[in-house]
Amino acid sequence: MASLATPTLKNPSSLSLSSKPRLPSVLSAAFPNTLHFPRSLPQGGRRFLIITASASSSFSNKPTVLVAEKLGEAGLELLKEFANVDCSYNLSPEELCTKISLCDALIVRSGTKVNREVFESSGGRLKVVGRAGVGIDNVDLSAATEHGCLVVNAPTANTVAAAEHGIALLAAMARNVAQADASVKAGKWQRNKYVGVSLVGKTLAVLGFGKVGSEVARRAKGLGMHVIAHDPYAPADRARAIGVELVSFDEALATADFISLHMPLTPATNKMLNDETFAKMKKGVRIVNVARGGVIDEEALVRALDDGIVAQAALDVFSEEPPKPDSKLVQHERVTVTPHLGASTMEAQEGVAIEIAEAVVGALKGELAATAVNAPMVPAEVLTELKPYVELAEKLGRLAVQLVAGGSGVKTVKVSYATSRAPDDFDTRLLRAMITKGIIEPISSVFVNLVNADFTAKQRGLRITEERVLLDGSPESPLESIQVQIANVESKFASAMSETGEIRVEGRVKDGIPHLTKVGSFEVDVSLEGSIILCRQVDQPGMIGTVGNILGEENVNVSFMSVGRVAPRKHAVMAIGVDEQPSKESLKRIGEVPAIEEFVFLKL
Ligand SMILES: NC(=O)C1=CN([C@@H]2O[C@H](COP(=O)(O)OP(=O)(O)OC[C@H]3O[C@@H](n4cnc5c(N)ncnc54)[C@H](O)[C@@H]3O)[C@@H](O)[C@H]2O)C=CC1
Ligand SMILES: O=C(O)C(=O)COP(=O)(O)O
Repeated sequence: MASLATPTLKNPSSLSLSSKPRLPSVLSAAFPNTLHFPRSLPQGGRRFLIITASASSSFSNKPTVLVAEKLGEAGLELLKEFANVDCSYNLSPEELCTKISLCDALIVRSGTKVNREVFESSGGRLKVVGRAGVGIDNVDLSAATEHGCLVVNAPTANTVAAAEHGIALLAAMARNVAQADASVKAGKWQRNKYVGVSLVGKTLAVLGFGKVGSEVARRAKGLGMHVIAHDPYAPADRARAIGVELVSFDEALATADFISLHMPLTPATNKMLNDETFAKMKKGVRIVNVARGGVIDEEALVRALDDGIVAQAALDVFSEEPPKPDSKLVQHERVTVTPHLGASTMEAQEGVAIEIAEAVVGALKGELAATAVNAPMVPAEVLTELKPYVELAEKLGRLAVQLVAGGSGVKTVKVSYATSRAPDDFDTRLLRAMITKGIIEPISSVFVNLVNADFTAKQRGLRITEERVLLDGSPESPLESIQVQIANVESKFASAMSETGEIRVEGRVKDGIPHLTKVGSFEVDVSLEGSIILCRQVDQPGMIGTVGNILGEENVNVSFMSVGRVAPRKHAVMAIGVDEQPSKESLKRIGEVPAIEEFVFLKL
């Protein structure tokens, strides 16, 4: 259902917001607290920013970014324009955990383990982890998601550097460059010992045909190699365009003279090369690994080298970094090693630093980074278009849950989107997250954002089903209306129940402002700003004036009133928008008006 299709913004002026102060970015709603601190601290809550005396007094209201590994200057400059930047390299895990509670963002490379403990130690302050590079296997994504922390990476800036290093290792291995260099420096001259093998005409199997893999393939073809690739997810047309044949894993293993690894480390790729797979390889194969050490069973590789299955290996990465100095693999004569240098060129490091700094600053501003790893990537144009609907979605969730009578658990929520957009032109993930936020936050101390919405809903046993009601007409705006229904509960405002027994609220966006348009089976029309009083009354003249007077007496400003009735002089629901919260006394007086049968005060 979810798609990332990018609808065009047909009428930007219709998206103008009301004059009421609002969060500066639509995603501030998705990422509460970003640049809006300090918020009040709920008891036992772990979600709010706590600025210590030192952080707040010396650094004003800027967020703090901890840069835990060396980052290029250009990136640091970008960060400093926006945040307090603490460059603390070589922190122990304990030091990292101590510092993290004072940081809004953390930037790392591959050398820092950002594990669950780090997120737990952050006390809810950490909003974004930026991985200045590609592989995010050193970041516990589940823990990040559970803590509502966005993880972004820098996926493109080091591609060429990694590919070039792969090619450098390939050539150096084939010609024994490292071993011969050490030998000459040791005073020897062993021309016969270091006779190499040629690359031209040999078959190279690229395993993992993504960004780095395809750049390696392109370069290897330039060296006159026959290149094949295995990647279960790679598009065939990309391979064809480079002149590479996509083959099965077993075929790649069986036919390759050289194998170059370029897949990410995941549970599925962990120890992909092991005793069993080495046994399927051509005897005398040569292996390059610029991906991650963990994709190879390193003990099995030592056995394969000793058995002559693998003639040589060139490794930039290791399952443990740095590897033990006495590691058999590192010390093996036919193994060439480098200390995880794939991304380490001046150019790549500057590029990565800028890429990650922009992503982290964007995320701290409440924008969604295009390189989000644990959240849907919503294109900027879609965000702009959805902005008022995002607000509508959250407020409908907030209203619906406040209508539930105390004690009844909210477990089943049904959301209907009325739209004339085709299913693949309408992405509901952001709206679903905001409805979830609206429902969960008023009844718990958990904070919900786009990152953790689905997780939090699942954890609380909240089942949200979505349906799309397809309308005729031109898809000028993305949505006509959103309806939120909560099933299997009782309501403290009986009129909010639909004919089918659910609490039902419906809203739409009018002139860029979210409006409540239906409660139960009553049509109303009140803008979703400030707070709302809903009253069911016997429809008769003078009701608006009576209630308006009570509110006016204590200077509560009424922003909107609307009456929805089933039939003249029968029951009606009056929706009153108020800017201030009325006192208990005024609410009591409203309840005592004889024609009012029930009423409820709802905070937005
Ligand atoms: N040594 C270094 O300094 C560097 C290492 N890397 C490593 O290289 C990896 C690849 O980087 P990119 O090409 O930028 O990522 P990418 O995401 O563009 O490509 C990874 C490819 O691996 C494929 N893949 C996933 N599972 C696979 C499997 N079981 N078998 C075969 N292919 C599989 C994916 O479909 C994807 O096409 C990174 O995850 C990172 O670990 C990246 C940059 C520098
Ligand atoms: O980008 C990657 O995946 C890398 O492996 C580069 O790691 P590094 O940033 O050099 O520690």
